[in-house]
Amino acid sequence: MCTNRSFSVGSEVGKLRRVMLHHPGKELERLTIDNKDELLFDDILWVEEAQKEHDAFADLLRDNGVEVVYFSNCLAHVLREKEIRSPLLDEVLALEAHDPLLASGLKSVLMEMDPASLAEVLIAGLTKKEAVSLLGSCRSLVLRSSGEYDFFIRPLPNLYFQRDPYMFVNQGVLVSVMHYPARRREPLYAKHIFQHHPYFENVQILFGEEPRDTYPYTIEGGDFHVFSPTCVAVGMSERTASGTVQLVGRRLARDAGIRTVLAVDIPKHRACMHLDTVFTMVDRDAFTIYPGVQKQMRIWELNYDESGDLLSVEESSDLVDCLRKNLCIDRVRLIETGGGDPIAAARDQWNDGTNTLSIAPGVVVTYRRNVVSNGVLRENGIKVFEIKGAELGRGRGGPRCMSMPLWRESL
Ligand SMILES: NC(=O)NCCC[C@H](N)C(=O)O
Repeated sequence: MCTNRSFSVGSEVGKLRRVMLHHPGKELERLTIDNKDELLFDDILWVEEAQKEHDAFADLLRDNGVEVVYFSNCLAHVLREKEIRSPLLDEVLALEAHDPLLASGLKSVLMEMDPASLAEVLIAGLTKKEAVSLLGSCRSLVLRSSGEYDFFIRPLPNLYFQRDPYMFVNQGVLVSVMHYPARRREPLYAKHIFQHHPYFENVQILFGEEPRDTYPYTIEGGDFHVFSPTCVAVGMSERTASGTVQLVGRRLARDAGIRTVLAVDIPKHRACMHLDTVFTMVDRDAFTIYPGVQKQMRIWELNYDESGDLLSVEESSDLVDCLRKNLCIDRVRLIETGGGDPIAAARDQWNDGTNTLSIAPGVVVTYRRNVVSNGVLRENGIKVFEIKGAELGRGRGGPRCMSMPLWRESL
């Protein structure tokens, strides 16, 4: 645990100093061919290999001066306090729709667990077989009627995609509202961490605490891009509802210094589930973009005053002009994945070739498998660090999806 509590994210490309990751664990061992679709995976992962790939990712970041904070350690820390643990367990168990006998039985045993083991259960889930070994039997109909390997607490295999359940911007954080049930518990843990962990005491929660900040007002971090301390982009995607944009925009303007929100409409299907699967910033003036969706993107510029009032909403006819104006730069370079070959572009996009994590201006981390797109980035002067993602990528997310910046140096 670090002592310096700087949290500040005012760009996509400023030198990365601190990041949140989740080291994938037992939750990945829960994936089967029958549940993988509902759990938003395309395949069954080789878990040990995925863990090695993830360790190599974390090591690369550390070697480049980035401090890595692990989500599960933060969760275990807040679970030490019974006054935090109790309401959190109530919320978790309520989402599983158990009968009161089972819910109270499970809560009693979970209240007694050590914090690290409980954090693991809350992430990896709990089968009936495991539950029975902890609590024995009781007169619960859910317990008696369920199968040995049914989940009493469902696993969260997507937690290693730390980009999505919350978003840091300037000195605040937005807690996401996830589109699919498989991920709805992730922001719940994040909220408890930001509310109660002393490490985050100076971070203001900008979204996620008010009554309306719930489903169906969805927003996921893969759709959220901090272009500057005053300008963000929000993808309107399969996962982020257009109705959430102004709800969030007002708070960002009033409480976090944002003046412009660029709302970017993208096709709504799994291949481009979030804006960052088709478009990421790689340098002060450069973005990588999947050409297959560029023509379908529509972009609106929302301007706010400091009290959160919306001053204007204008559709922009040109992506480059819009970026140039709002980032206050003379030129914008769009670097197309696939190097002009639509087949290579589509293949690389599916394997997260566009999902780059910038660790400094013009320096990115990508998956090694995206040979063509990595080459195009290098031809455009971008320094590319590659990680192996043969297993991690089967969850459909790349280096940006797997990381949440907590602190970037100002540009
Ligand atoms: N920002 C991202 O695009 N995150 C990737 C999330 C992948 C995960 N399996 C999901 O479907 O939510």
